[in-house]
Amino acid sequence: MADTSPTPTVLLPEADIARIVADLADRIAPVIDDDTVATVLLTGGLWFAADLTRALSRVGRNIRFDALWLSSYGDDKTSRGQINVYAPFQRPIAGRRVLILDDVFDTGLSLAEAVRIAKEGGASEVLTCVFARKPWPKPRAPEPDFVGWEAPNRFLVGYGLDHAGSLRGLPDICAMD
Ligand SMILES: O=P(O)(O)OC[C@H]1O[C@H](OP(=O)(O)OP(=O)(O)O)[C@H](O)[C@@H]1O
Ligand SMILES: Nc1nc2[nH]cnc2c(=O)[nH]1
Repeated sequence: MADTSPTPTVLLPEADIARIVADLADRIAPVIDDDTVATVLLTGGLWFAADLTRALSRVGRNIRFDALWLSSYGDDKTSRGQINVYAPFQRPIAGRRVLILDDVFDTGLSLAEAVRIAKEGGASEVLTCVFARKPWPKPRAPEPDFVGWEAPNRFLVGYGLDHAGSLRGLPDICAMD
């Protein structure tokens, strides 16, 4: 079948991504400890979470790790407005600080649902960090505590961000619209 998809245009090369991740680790390390539970939002947050946890280790923070599997876009380019929860935390988080990690913040619904689940699980504090934040006409609640990159209002692929399940492994962040 012929591929009629547009060609990805590089917006943020991998070297810039690496610098941004290292800067995030420097900012986050002082406000967490090694008992903090880094929590990746699967699937897209996987690449960023792998990089950030290793960047934190380089600055002396070796934190716990867990995952929440959420999805609201499926193969679409716009949010369905409802979050499906495919997998919960693996370990109890009661009384622990949780640091939620995701690739992109757009409508804010996915992060809000993750925060709700972490609080419901009894987390003592919930911090949030996204690699990229999309512009939005009005404030979304809650805004992330840490943001790596202010992205343009375009459909992003690469570094975990998919186009109907493909292109997550692109090392750069690209626009595909
Ligand atoms: O702020 P929002 O509008 O909620 O969008 C952000 C979410 O969208 C993507 O997830 P998606 O639902 O596409 O699942 P995926 O992680 O499997 O790509 C992305 O990984 C974020 O989790
Ligand atoms: N792949 C992808 N997923 C998203 N989820 C929310 N915004 C985006 C985006 O720009 N690209």
